[in-house]
Amino acid sequence: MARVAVYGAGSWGTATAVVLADAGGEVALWGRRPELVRAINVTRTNPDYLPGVVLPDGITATADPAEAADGAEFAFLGVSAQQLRGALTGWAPVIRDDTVLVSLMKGVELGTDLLMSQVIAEVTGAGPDRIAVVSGPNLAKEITARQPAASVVACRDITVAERLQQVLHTPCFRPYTNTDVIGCELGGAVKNVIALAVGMADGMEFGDNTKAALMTRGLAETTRLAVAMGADPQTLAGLAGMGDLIATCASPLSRNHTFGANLGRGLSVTQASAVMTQTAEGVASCVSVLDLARRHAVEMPIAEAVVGVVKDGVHPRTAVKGLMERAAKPE
Ligand SMILES: NC(=O)c1ccc[n+]([C@@H]2O[C@H](COP(=O)([O-])OP(=O)(O)OC[C@H]3O[C@@H](n4cnc5c(N)ncnc54)[C@H](O)[C@@H]3O)[C@@H](O)[C@H]2O)c1
Ligand SMILES: O=P(O)(O)OC[C@H](O)CO
Repeated sequence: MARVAVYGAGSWGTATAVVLADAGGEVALWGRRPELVRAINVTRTNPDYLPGVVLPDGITATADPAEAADGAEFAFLGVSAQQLRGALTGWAPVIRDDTVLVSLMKGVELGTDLLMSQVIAEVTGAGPDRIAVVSGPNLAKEITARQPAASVVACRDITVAERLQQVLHTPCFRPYTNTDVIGCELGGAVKNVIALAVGMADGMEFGDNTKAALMTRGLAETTRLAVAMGADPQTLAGLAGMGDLIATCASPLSRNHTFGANLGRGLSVTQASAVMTQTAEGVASCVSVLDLARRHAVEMPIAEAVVGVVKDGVHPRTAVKGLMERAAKPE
């Protein structure tokens, strides 16, 4: 039986703990608020993030990072991307140096433009064989309802990816291995930005043609960036790329899609942020994604339009007009 730690008792940390416990793991779920940790252990639910979902017996919550780390083969990291560096700096001293660190996050760090695997490497000094990523079309509510889903587990060391696949594999959750960590991470981070754009289109009551165009051209620009950063384009055609793009852009459960839809309906960024209780990673990460694009001389017009709306106050309709007026070109 695998002994694993999950750091972050938010929506996705908790849902991942459920998958791990369903797969037979003994799971220590670290939460930063002692009152939520107590509530999880007493009620066997996470009332703040996944109300109504009964947590399997294999999960024990703790507010003590050392208790969570004790004997853990894998440490899953599930906070928001912009909080990872600070949080991991606190946990790193208690995490053993043979524990594999697994990013659950889909974002790019502001200021440094680092992917989460790169932040993990910088903070802990871990090598690529100790850093892995889980990414794919995995909306937490559907996962905890045990609806069939697939995902990607990536590590540069394929034996580590295969072990990770084992500890996450259940009758409802089917992980595929990959060694393209950067491709998987970029697929996850950039689809959040594209989902903001698709959400805006929904909010402005555009139809499926518009959304299909944004998703398809969004995947094209994601792939351009990923390839420029050394990823395999096939990764972006898979679950961590196209798969996650479809789920996030199509689902009303997506926080990024919801945030975009509120902007499209006319809410300001401040108003849209005020109604969110969970993380919509694309709102911060769009800036870092665009930075990466510029650094790698890659054109990402949709990401640029999203940054215009989210950071520079451009009206979503003006952003659409700008995209449509771009010079004609071959596909
Ligand atoms: N929810 C999903 O369906 C889903 C699925 C796949 C991936 N993800 C990714 O997982 C990551 C986490 O998302 P989420 O849905 O769990 O978000 P969330 O908002 O539900 O939870 C975030 C968690 O991080 C904790 N946190 C925030 N700041 C912290 C800090 N400074 N120190 C310690 N803990 C801190 C919060 O207390 C909370 O428990 C994101 O990158 C997201 O893109 C989410
Ligand atoms: O709710 P979102 O927009 O953060 O998306 C959740 C997951 O990343 C979908 O795979």
